[in-house]
Amino acid sequence: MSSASPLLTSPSPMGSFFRAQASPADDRQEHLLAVGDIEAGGDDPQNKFRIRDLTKKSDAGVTILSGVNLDIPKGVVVGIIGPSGSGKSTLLRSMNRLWEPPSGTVFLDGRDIRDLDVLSLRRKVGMLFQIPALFEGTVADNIRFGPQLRGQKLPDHEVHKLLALADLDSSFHKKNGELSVGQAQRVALARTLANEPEVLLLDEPTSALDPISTQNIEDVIVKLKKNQGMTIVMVSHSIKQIQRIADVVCLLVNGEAVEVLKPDELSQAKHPMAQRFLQLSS
Ligand SMILES: Nc1ncnc2c1ncn2[C@@H]1O[C@H](COP(=O)(O)OP(=O)(O)OP(=O)(O)O)[C@@H](O)[C@H]1O
Repeated sequence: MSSASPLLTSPSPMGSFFRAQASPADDRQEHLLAVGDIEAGGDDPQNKFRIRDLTKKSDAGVTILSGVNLDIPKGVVVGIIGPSGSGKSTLLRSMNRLWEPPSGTVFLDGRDIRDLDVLSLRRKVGMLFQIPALFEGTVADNIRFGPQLRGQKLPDHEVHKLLALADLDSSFHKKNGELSVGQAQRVALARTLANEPEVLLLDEPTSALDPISTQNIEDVIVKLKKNQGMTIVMVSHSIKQIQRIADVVCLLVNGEAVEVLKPDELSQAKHPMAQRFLQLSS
């Protein structure tokens, strides 16, 4: 299958395989999507991540992830949506080894992430959670944390640059307790960015925030996408947010990646549970 194949919905004999295909860098909105077989996904060097047959059941035998196959090219923003308990966080956590899947493989830049040093992996693949957890000390201390672990002192001007990106210019000396949850989340994001990640995994980063703080975080994500071409995978319960930020949307249902669509084509979802979820969400 050519890499420019249109969206197909028939699963391959080896299970559903989804590929979020990058557009030319100057026009990311015009990306194409394709669904095909695993061989067609191949070893495309454009793929930042290749996820193959990720499967997990709970101790009680309940399916958490069921043969998830997903390709994520460099510079693409993938939104992950789906009902509660469909495995979104588990999928995200399996991409930086916060969770080790018993079956299946995640490749980063062509390498099985189990073969990578876990600290370097998590430096490359930064993650942000629903609730920001800052360390004691000042905002600047938090932002310097990652580089400090590697024996480097991030100079003041670099800290200021990250604070400016997160719209926190005047917060350099502020202490953890002096910040709102929204500001704390932006500090957490700036702290992650201080590690110069190549990928950001965002697990419902705005679900605990008010609408203004939510928009602030979304603005930073949009800047990272536009200015740095960062690869971003974001779990969200907000369709509106996903439509604003993502290039492609992956729908998870009962641990299965059932559809990958453009954000403005969600109404074309064919899987019955995906349709129902989208109807109730909009
Ligand atoms: N370590 C674990 N052991 C057993 N079950 C687990 C474990 N981790 C997650 N689960 C179960 O796996 C399912 C998927 O969880 P997950 O948090 O990935 O879903 P989710 O789609 O992110 O949900 P939500 O939208 O509510 O955050 C849930 O039923 C959860 O209870």
